Amino acid sequence: MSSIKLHNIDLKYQIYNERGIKDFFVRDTKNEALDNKYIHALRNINLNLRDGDRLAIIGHNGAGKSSLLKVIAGIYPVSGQVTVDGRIASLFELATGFEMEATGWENIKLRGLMLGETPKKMSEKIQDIAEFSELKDHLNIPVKYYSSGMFIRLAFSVSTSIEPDILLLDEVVAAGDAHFLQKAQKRMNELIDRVKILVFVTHSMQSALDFCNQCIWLENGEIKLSGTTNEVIKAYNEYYNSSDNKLSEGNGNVND
Ligand SMILES: Nc1ncnc2c1ncn2[C@@H]1O[C@H](COP(=O)(O)OP(=O)(O)OP(=O)(O)O)[C@@H](O)[C@H]1O
Repeated sequence: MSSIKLHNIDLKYQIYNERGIKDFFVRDTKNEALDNKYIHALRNINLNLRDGDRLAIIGHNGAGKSSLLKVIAGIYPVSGQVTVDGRIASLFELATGFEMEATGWENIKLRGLMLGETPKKMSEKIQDIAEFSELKDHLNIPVKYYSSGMFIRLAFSVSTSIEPDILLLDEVVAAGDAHFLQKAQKRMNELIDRVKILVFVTHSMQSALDFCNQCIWLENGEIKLSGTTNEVIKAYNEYYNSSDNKLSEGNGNVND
C-alpha cells in the first residue's frame, strides 16, 4: 500500500540579491529594499493520497505546482509534515544530476542506483535502456559532450525503466526530437498505467482529464479547490472565463 500525506505544508524561498561590481559604486536603494524578502510558495497544504489516486495539479504560472511536486519528492525542507510510503520516480528536471565526466553507460548505472535499483537489476536492464535511448556510440563518451536533447533521452530512458509505486510527473518533459517524443509518450503512458499513485503537474486540462481522477487547483501557493478532475476543471474554467477574474492572473506571493 502506497501513500502520500502532507500536513500543513509551508514553503518559503529566501531571495538573495547578487551584488555586482556596480553595487560598489552606485548605492541602489531599490535593490536594498529587495534584500531579506522571500517568496511564500506554498501555504497550508494538506493532501492525502492512496493507491489508485491520480492527482492533477493545475494553476497559473507561479502558483506553486512544481514546488509542491518537489516537496513530495523530498527535495526541499519545509515546515509541516511530509510522509511518503512507496518508491518514487520523479520525471521532472530530467537533465540535472548527471556525472559530467562519466560516460553514458556509467551514468545509466549511477542513475539507476540513485533511483533505488540494485546493481544486479541494473545489469539486467542496461541493454534495454541503452537501446531505448538510441544514443548508440555516444554512450561510450563522457556526457559533458552531449547535447541537451541527448541528456534528456538518456535521463528519460533510465527514469522510466524502473518500477515505482509513485510517479511525480511534470508535463514539461520534452524528450528530444519528434520521433523520440512519440516513443517517449507511449512509454510514459505505460508507466502511468502501472504506478499506484500519480501526481501530475499540467497546464493542459485535457491531459488532466485523460490521466487523473482527482485534481487540486493552486493559487498563490494555496489550494483554492480540490475534488474530482471534472469538478475542479469546470470551476477553474468558469472562474477564468468570467471577465471579473481575467485580470487577476499572476502571483502576489513576494513578502517581507
Ligand atoms: N528555486 C527557487 N527560488 C526562489 N523562488 C522560487 C524557486 N522556485 C520557484 N520559486 C518561486 O515560487 C513560486 C512558485 O513557483 P513554482 O515553480 O512552484 O510555480 P508553478 O506553479 O510550477 O509555475 P509554472 O506554471 O510557471 O511552472 C514562484 O513565485 C516562483 O518565483
